[in-house]
Formats: sequence, C-alpha cells, structure tokens
Amino acid sequence: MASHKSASIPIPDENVVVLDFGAQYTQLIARRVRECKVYCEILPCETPLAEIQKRKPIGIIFSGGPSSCYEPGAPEVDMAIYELGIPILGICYGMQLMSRQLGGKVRAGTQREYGKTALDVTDGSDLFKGLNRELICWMSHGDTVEAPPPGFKITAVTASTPVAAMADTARKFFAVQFHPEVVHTPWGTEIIRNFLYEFCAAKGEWTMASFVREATEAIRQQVGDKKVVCGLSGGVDSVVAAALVHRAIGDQLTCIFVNTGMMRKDEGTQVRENFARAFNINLVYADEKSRFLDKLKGVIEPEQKRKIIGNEFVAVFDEVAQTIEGAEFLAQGTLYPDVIESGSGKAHTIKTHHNVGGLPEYMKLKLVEPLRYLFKDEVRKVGEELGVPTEMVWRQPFPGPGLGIRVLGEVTREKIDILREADAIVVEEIKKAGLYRRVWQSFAVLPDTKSVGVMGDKRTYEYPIVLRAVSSEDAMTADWARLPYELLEKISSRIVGEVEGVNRVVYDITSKPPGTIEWE
Ligand SMILES: Nc1ncnc2c1ncn2[C@@H]1O[C@H](COP(=O)(O)OP(=O)(O)OP(=O)(O)O)[C@@H](O)[C@H]1O
Ligand SMILES: O=c1[nH]c(=O)c2[nH+]cn([C@@H]3O[C@H](COP(=O)(O)O)[C@@H](O)[C@H]3O)c2[nH]1
Ligand SMILES: NC(=O)CC[C@H](N)C(=O)O
Ligand SMILES: [Mg+2]
Repeated sequence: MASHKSASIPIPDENVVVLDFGAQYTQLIARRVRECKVYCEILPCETPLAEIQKRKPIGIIFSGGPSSCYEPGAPEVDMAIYELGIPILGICYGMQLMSRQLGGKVRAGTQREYGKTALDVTDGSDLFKGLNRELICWMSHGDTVEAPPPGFKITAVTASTPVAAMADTARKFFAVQFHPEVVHTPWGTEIIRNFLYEFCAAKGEWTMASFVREATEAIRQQVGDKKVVCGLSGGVDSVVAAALVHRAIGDQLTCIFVNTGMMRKDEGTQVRENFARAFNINLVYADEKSRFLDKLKGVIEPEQKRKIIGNEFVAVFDEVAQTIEGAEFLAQGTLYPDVIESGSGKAHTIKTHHNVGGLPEYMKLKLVEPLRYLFKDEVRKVGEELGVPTEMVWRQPFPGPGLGIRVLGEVTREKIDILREADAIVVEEIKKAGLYRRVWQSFAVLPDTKSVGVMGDKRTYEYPIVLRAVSSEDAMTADWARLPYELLEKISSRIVGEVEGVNRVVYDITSKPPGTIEWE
C-alpha cells in the first residue's frame, strides 16, 4: 500500500484533545464532546506533549483503559502536562493515572464494579453542578483510588468505591471513576458539558456550518486547478463527500457510479436520477456487472470476496480517472470510525473495508477525504447543510460489496436475483411501517442452504431468507431491533409468497458483539 496523504482540515481554535489509553469506546468520548459543540480529536496516549500543545486545546481528557496504573509498563503521561494550566478530566483509568501521578493512592479493589451503579454526589459544586445528589452511573473497573492526591477533594462515592469522583478546582483537574460517555450514565453528557463550559471556557463554536466553510476552503487549497474523481455509491458518506467537493471546486469533479451487479433493486437508476436531480455534477455510470460477477466465480471465502470486489472498484476508478485529463485526486467518504478502527494497529481485523488502508501502489491518485474526522450523524448534518435530498441523507448504510456479501457462499446471478427481490420487500415494508429511519439497517440475507417446506400441498426444497434489522449508534455495537410481530409476519408471508425460490423466513436475534451486522 502506498501512503497517500489526504487533505487536512485545519484544527478549529476551540478544540479538546482526548488521550487514548486503549479504552473500548474512546470514540464515544469524542462524540459527547462534539455534541456539546466543541471540536474534539483522539490522540494516542504516547503523543508527545509538544504535539498536544501545538493544538492549543481548551481541555484535555484522559480516557479509560485496560491497564492498571501501578503495574510496570502501564501507560503514563508526561508530568509536564499538569503544568500547562489546561483543565484535565480523567475517566476511569484516566482518573487512576492522575491520582497516582499527582501523589494519591491507587490499589487493586477487592470488589469489581461493573454495570449500573448508584452514585452519591457529596459535593455538587463543580462537575455535578445542576445535577441530583443521587445518580445512576455506569462502572467498569477493578482498581480503586483509595486516597486522592493532595489538593483534591472527594466529590462522589458509591457503596464500594470511596473515591468515585474527585476534583482540584483550583488547578481545574477533575476525575470520575465511572464512564460519563456511555448512554448508561444518563446524565453523562451534562458532566462533560460542565467540564467544557464551566472550566474550559468553551463557547460552542463547532457547528456543521463552520465545518462546511473550513472544509470547502481546505479542498480548494489541496486541489488547486486539478481534477478530482469520486466513487459515488448513493450512500450517505460518498454523496455528502461529493456534494462538499462539488461546492468547493464545481466542475473539476467527476463522480463514478459503479454497477457491480450486486446492487439492490432499481438502485442504479435511482442513484442516477436522484443525484442528477439534486446536483449538477458530472456523473460517469460504469456498468461492470459481468466483470465483478466473473471475478467472483467459485469464490466462497468472505474475506476473499471482499478483497476481489475492493480491487475491482479501485481498478474501475483508475480506468475512468485515466480518461479524464488532469485527474490527480480521488475523493472518498472515509469517516472517523474507519480511521480510528484501522489506525490503532492493536485491534483485530474483523472485516476488510475496501476504502480504508490506502490504495494500491500502481494508483497515482492522491486522496481527498473531507469527512475523515466526522461521525456518521455529523455527516448527515453536513448533508442537510449542503441541501442533499432527505432520502439520501437518511439512507441506511449499504456496504460497498453490496449483495455480494449477503449471498453467503458462492455468488451467482440466480442467488443475487432472489436476494434482491426479498430485500426490496424488506425495505418496502420497513418504510411502510415508518421504521426506516429508526432502525440503523434492515435487510435480507440469503444463506447457502435449503430446507423443506410445503406449499399448495406440494413439497418444496428451497432457500430460506434471513431477516436482519438492528439498532445502532455507529455500527460499532448493535442490538437486534424488536420489530413488531405483525410486521415480521407481513414480511415473511410476502417474501415466501412473492419470491420464487424461497420457502422460509427466519429472524436474526443476535446483537453485535458477539455477532456482526453483516453475515460475511
Ligand atoms: N457502487 C459504487 N460505485 C462507486 N463507488 C462506490 C460504490 N460502492 C461503494 N463505493 C465507494 O466506496 C466507499 C465506501 O462505501 P460505504 O458503503 O462505506 O460508503 P457509502 O456508500 O458512501 O455510505 P453508506 O455507508 O451510507 O452506504 C464509498 O464512499 C464510495 O466511494
Ligand atoms: O463499505 C463497506 N464495505 C464493507 O466491506 C463492509 N462490511 C460491512 N460494512 C458495513 O459496516 C457496518 C459494520 O458491519 P459489520 O458489523 O458487519 O462489521 C455495517 O453498517 C455494514 O453494513 C461495510 N461497508
Ligand atoms: N475501564 C477502565 O478504564 C478500567 C481501568 C483499570 N484497568 C481498572 O480495572 O480499574
Ligand atoms: Mg455504501
């Protein structure tokens, strides 16, 4: 892979740095801060102090993490960070580390606290301002701060944790043993807001309008008078990326929609029509149905399928780019979670997503990735800001490999056709029930197996369809959607009745983890 550098949007003046000590959901901290209208980025905990200072953050947050701060080799921060005069909020491991570094006492607790826990606020003057004295919080720790460092007061306790929150108001150091960033701490965002607005002097300058202004300027700077191509799927990320790049450089942009033969019903036509209606952007329609399906012949292994599809995408983009004089850039709708997930180097690769991790060496295009630091809900807001049609902004995510990874096992035209019809019924019924925006994704999967049924007194031996519908905030975790029985019944009877080759419908009731959203 070549290292393709992408456009960097300047860091807003008002920003917060989250130092990541390896917590599971560090990105939730960043989300909460941004919900309070303050820009926030996550940096690895080993980031040099000079690097942090360069950003002039108004506050620093230490995340949780799996280590125990008293063990040799546990991650630490440069002691000088406590001399910067910047307010600090420590969360879980972050609190334990702060305690230890500043002279408090941390030990392995005798009782682990995990899950919902009652919290008694003993001092409601700073972080807990405006909140009740008795609160519910979400805990996940084995270590405990036994005594806070000099200068700190205890501000909250629980039944088994003597220091559940502490503060040194004079130095503006705060810490909580629980996790304010998770939804199970119902007023967690209030705590973060208090930190930002009471102690970091936040003004709340991070808005989507300001983002659009700055991103547009940055794209102009990066691209100059050259041309840009953009893979456009009709999905939220690529449509918004295209709209943003178009706002910046107009006709220098050409979008490429690839029909892989594994699209949903009428998708090719819909994307072209909706897109043409909404924007006046050059669009190349690449009909590559046979090319993709030929390459997939006999391939069963999911990762191999993904790689083949990903490579073909890139090859098509490259071919089209070569027909456009002066095309030097490829715009992509890469999002912050993609960057975080592929950047850490610690996490396992569960699935290869073709748009992350760079482009093959032979491709000389440079990347333009204006959404690189945004979460999906923010991208949707940017889309609205740019006047992208509602049905595109609120389209459910659809993976690049499309139906190819929802037909389990070998992909054939016949199986794709069956799945496409079943999927169309799912989408139609979910929309009719008014649930399309409420569920994160809802779709059909075609397993590589058959079962016996009886229809019109005749024995059948046909495919089942798996129905999958999940709720989620960012696809990192998900729960199966509790769809009404009547809706499940309607979908099931329509699929079996209308889709030839299917005689059974089952509902997937697995959350993520341990399942994933897609089956391959
Ligand atoms: N059929 C397609 N034609 C052209 N480009 C595509 C196609 N499918 C995917 N891509 C490219 O791959 C990228 C990754 O796809 P991905 O599904 O993650 O994003 P998206 O389709 O833009 O949004 P969403 O996640 O909401 O579906 C897209 O941003 C787009 O650039
Ligand atoms: O563009 C994509 N290319 C892919 O290869 C891919 N695989 C999964 N997805 C989407 O990512 C989210 C998480 O999916 P999983 O829980 O199945 O890993 C869900 O929203 C999936 O639909 C993909 N998107
Ligand atoms: N979630 C965390 O940050 C845990 C911190 C530390 N590893 C503990 O068990 O207490
Ligand atoms: Mg998509």
